[in-house]
Amino acid sequence: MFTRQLKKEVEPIIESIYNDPFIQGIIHGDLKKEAVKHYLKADSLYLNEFAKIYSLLIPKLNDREGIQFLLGQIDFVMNGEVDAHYTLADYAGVDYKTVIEEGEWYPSSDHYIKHMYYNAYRYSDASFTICAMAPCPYVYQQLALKIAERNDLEGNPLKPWVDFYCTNMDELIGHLDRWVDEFSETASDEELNILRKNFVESCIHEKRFFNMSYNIETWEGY
Ligand SMILES: Cc1ncc(CN)c(N)n1
Repeated sequence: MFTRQLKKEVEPIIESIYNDPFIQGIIHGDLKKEAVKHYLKADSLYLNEFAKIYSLLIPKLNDREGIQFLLGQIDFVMNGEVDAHYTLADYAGVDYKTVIEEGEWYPSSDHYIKHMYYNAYRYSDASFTICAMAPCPYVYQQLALKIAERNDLEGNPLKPWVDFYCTNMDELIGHLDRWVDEFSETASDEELNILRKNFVESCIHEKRFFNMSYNIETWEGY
């Protein structure tokens, strides 16, 4: 399976994100609150765009079931994933709605968002965009499962964040994989390479997004 190969290839990237200070802060329950606030400001906007990019995929699909699925995912991104954000806002001791008002597309999130949009407008087949989007649920699920394996989260205020991404991603990832694997069966080598590059690059964007949050990256801080 093509997506299985992709996932194998990005294992070292996920391992390195796991060792970065943002995820280590989650594991130890001592992530600095400024980093959490910066993450929330960036991520609330990232998720809005993610939902809009799903909507760009709808005209690329022909099956009713796929369209229904995307509509459900738009709802999940807009109304479900916010639970994970509330966990972080509570931890940081801030009011979620107030903190996100100051959000911006900081340099690393800006780059990531535009990577997804580029693929949505450049290619008619949804698989190219899906490969750029799939690391969003996949990387978080893998990180959360790896954190949960440690079995040392009792009493950690960020445990609900980890639980959220352990449990809510399977169906989505299965759907995205099926679309890409089906397309990959008839794709040219050149197309396969673009799919692969999109997936790998988005995993790197995930790493940069966490580091952007941890380092409070802004456009002023060039
Ligand atoms: C940047 C980013 N990547 C992934 C996720 C998890 N859906 C997220 N909330 N934000």
